[in-house]
Parts: sequence; C-alpha cells; structure tokens
Amino acid sequence: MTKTVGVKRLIQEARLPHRANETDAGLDVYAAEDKWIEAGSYETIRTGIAIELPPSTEAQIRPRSGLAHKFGITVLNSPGTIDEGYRGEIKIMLINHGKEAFQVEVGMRIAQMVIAPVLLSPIKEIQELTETPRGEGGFGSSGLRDDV
Ligand SMILES: O=c1ccn([C@H]2C[C@H](O)[C@@H](COP(=O)(O)OP(=O)(O)OP(=O)(O)O)O2)c(=O)[nH]1
Ligand SMILES: [Mg+2]
Repeated sequence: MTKTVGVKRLIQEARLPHRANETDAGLDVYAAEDKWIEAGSYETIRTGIAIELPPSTEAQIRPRSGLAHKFGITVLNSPGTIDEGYRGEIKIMLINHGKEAFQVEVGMRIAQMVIAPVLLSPIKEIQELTETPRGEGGFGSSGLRDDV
C-alpha cells in the first residue's frame, strides 16, 4: 500500500500542498484565486488541486491558527472532510470572524490538510448495547460540581 498522496494541478496557478517542516501534521494548502471576504461573511476558495488519497484515509481541512489569531479567519465547516474517493477540486470555505474585510490572494496559505486513517466499519442494527461504567452519563456527569 502506497502512502503517497497524488496531487493533480487543475489550473496553472495551483500549488501543491506543502509541509513547512518534515514532521508537521498539516500540509499547507494554497489559494488558487484572489477573493475578498467581507467581515462576517464566508467565501468558497479554489485550490486548483484534486488528490488521490491512500486507501482507508481521509484528508481533513483545518484552519491555520495564524490566520485565526491575526485576522479572525477560520474554516467554516472545520474540519472539512475530503473523502478517499473524491476526485473533484478541493475547495475551502473560509469565514471571516474579524472586523475587517480580508483579501485572499493566489498563493496564500489558507488552510492546512491532515491525512488521517479511517475505519470503514460496517454498520448493523442491534437490540441491546453492552453495559459500561459510564452507561448513559454524559454532558458533564463526571464532574464534582453542577457547573463543570
Ligand atoms: O471543505 C471541503 C469539504 C468537502 N469537499 C469535497 C470533498 C468531499 O469528499 C466532498 C463532499 O464533502 P462532504 O461529505 O463534507 O459534503 P456533503 O454535503 O456530505 O456532500 P456529499 O453528499 O457530496 O457527500 O466535497 C471539499 O472540497 N472541501
Ligand atoms: Mg458527504
């Protein structure tokens, strides 16, 4: 099984995803078009690339903390899911939570992509669930006080 991610450039402006450091989890993903994002709005941005993932993996599209910290820019549907079998162009939905309009430019690093393993578990209906110490407790049930 190859672990290589094949990347096809769909337009000339496109840049291949790139790891800033060899062991970074996230590959920087680049914009392939110029676009303004008004404050409080979102835009779908072209990357100009399509990819071929290794079997039983996905690519997660996550925000870059630098853009969030400096400009309030994040990924609307974070983490975006790129399915193994998807062969279309990867597009990134950025939302501007900042106070100023934000200009996306060709070649800007707008998000990061993490390749992750996926369990393609079959699904079946069952009548009884196994018992566990947690049972149906959730939503803060393990806390000592009501508010945490
Ligand atoms: O940020 C994203 C998220 C998804 N996709 C592409 C790849 C993914 O495989 C496909 C479908 O995404 P998703 O499953 O999130 O969307 P959906 O609304 O469930 O559409 P579909 O019915 O096509 O699965 O769209 C992107 O290009 N960018
Ligand atoms: Mg889907």
